[in-house]
Amino acid sequence: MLTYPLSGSSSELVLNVLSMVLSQGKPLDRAYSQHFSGLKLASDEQARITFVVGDILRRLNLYCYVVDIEAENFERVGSKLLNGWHYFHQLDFPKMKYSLQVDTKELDERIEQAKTHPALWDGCPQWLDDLGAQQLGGKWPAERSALALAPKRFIRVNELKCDKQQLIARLAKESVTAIEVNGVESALEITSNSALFRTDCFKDGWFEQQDAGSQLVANAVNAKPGMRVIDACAGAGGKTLHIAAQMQGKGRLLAMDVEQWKLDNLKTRAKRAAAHNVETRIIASSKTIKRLKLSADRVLLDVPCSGLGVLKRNPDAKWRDTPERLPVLVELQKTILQSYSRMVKVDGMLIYATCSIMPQENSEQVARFLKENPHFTLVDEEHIYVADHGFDGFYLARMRRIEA
Ligand SMILES: C[S@@+](CC[C@H](N)C(=O)[O-])C[C@H]1O[C@@H](n2cnc3c(N)ncnc32)[C@H](O)[C@@H]1O
Repeated sequence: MLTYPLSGSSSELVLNVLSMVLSQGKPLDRAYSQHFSGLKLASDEQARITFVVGDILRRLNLYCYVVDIEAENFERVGSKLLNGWHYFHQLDFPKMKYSLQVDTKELDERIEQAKTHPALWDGCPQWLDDLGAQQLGGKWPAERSALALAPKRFIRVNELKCDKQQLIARLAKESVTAIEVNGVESALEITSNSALFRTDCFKDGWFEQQDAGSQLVANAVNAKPGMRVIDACAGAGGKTLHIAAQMQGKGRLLAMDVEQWKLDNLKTRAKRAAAHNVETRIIASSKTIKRLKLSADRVLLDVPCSGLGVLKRNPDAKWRDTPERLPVLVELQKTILQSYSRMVKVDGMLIYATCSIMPQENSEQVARFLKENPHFTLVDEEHIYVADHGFDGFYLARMRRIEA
């Protein structure tokens, strides 16, 4: 949280980043890289800017309601929103060059009105509130509130390079403070505002930035040195690199995806992390999968999903997504599960994971698969709820192939 208002130049940056997201429909990470690259901001100031942008996007409809504007008009009225945000958080107004003023009496009235609408207060669009209530029932309000909070910063220690105590000590020398995380052995929580990617520890591959909930996925894979493991939706390799560390560089780890640029990115990260047993392979057609039939001790399917468990980290998605996307994703997940499960060998494990909290993508998907595929049996499943852990929301299920 901020204890004093943004400077004029930081306010400008916040408005520019938000404008790129809200008026031009660009993803938040792209807006950050465009506006931050080459700026050499002090890490504290960068943290303050990202906090304000993140918080505004997490509760955009609330702040728009309070200052009585439409997000579509952000380009013209963004300064009013930023003034309103400061007032809402009991901060003085920032000193911007050009700025639309707010009527504080009106703001007080609208804040009181907003308090009577819990979904608005939690920054939740109507379609998402309807979906969450329908899918999660009584569990939804707590999840909805938890998704409106700022995410904590977690890293994963790369055990191919160092151990946790060595990492904590080296980070401290670079003015980064980190504490251990209850229940997730490989994770550290960063409690300072430091710019992690500028540290030598990062450049030397001693850690990866990865949410603690996400680290539980590779833990469920529980790969051992010498195994044959396939990460079939590997993307840029967040989970692959974690699995490589579990395998201590021994055995075969095949990272696959349908996007070559992600696999290229993965290769760069694997090199930095000294994850030498990772091989990448593009999925060009169903033949790529067929050739690997009954070949793997472990197959991880970290499938494309709605990402509704990671909205605190990707708050811009709330305002870009539509409910129509979900059934399309559910169908794709079903196809991937059915087809890619063929790669698991007898007695091997299939691990299905999403960064969603919605049963439709999770336990319902797995239940249907098991019904149609009695040669697999459920070992266990885990629901990582945002409100329970403070981590991102994930789901994972472990299934064993009992016959060919
Ligand atoms: C949730 S993301 C994976 C994130 C990644 N495992 C990580 O930890 O960083 C899902 C991935 O599935 C990929 N994907 C989409 N359709 C696919 C398909 N039919 N087969 C395999 N991967 C697919 C996407 O390109 C995306 O990288």
